Amino acid sequence: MTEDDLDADLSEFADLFEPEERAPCQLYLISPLDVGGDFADRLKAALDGGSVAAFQLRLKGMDEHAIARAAEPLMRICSDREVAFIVNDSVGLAKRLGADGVHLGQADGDPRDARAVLGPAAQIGVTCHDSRHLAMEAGEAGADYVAFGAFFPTSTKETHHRPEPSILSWWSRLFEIPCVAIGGITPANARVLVEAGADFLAVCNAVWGHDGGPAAAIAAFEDVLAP
Ligand SMILES: Cc1ncc(COP(=O)(O)OP(=O)(O)O)c(N)n1
Ligand SMILES: Cc1nc(C(=O)O)sc1CCOP(=O)(O)O
Ligand SMILES: [Mg+2]
Repeated sequence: MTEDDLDADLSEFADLFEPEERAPCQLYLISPLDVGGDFADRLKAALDGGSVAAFQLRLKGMDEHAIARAAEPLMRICSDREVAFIVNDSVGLAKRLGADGVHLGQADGDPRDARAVLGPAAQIGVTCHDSRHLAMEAGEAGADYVAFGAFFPTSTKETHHRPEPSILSWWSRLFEIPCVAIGGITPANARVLVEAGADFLAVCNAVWGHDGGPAAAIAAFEDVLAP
């Protein structure tokens, strides 16, 4: 069965039900690759600049001890503000840090194994690219959110998938598990994703690379999220 056949079949099924009321779309901040220097102050400014639901520590090419050292002050900043602290890639590191959750790419392990290690309260997210099939598999495996992307061109990461915003509408009409939109999202292009049904917008460069600083970026997103 192709993804289009699956869509048609499940859409008929969805029409039988009233859509669930969903919480308003929220921001999910992704860290830059360098969290040294004044990054802790920039994180505080971002989180104090408006409402942010979650922060993901996304560091690459560092050993786990170095990531753990970098994580500790950032985790405190998040917990003081009741912002969920999510670790990218590594269940072991999420466990070691006592993080609120882990984000798993398709090569980062099975959500069932992550759940066994992190327990029932952990937030486990899964990258699903532009695939309805991967998202349903992630849901069945116990993911707490599914992430679709990259919706727009991005220089933060090399990407190979470009979903349409309609995948968010499809998902949110059929499933209660929240969906995250990621990839090149800015205040200028975010509205279509919010209107399509994204529960979270995951953003990196639009916040950390904003000319006016991270607080101004968060404020600009708030205008889109709560116009
Ligand atoms: C919220 C969110 N969605 C997708 C990703 C991408 O994860 P992954 O495919 O494992 O790629 P890397 O981020 O590890 O390069 C993400 N990190 N967060
Ligand atoms: C980390 C990541 N994952 C993506 C995916 O498509 O799965 S896109 C992406 C980069 C997100 O950063 P920015 O907001 O700067 O584009
Ligand atoms: Mg990964």
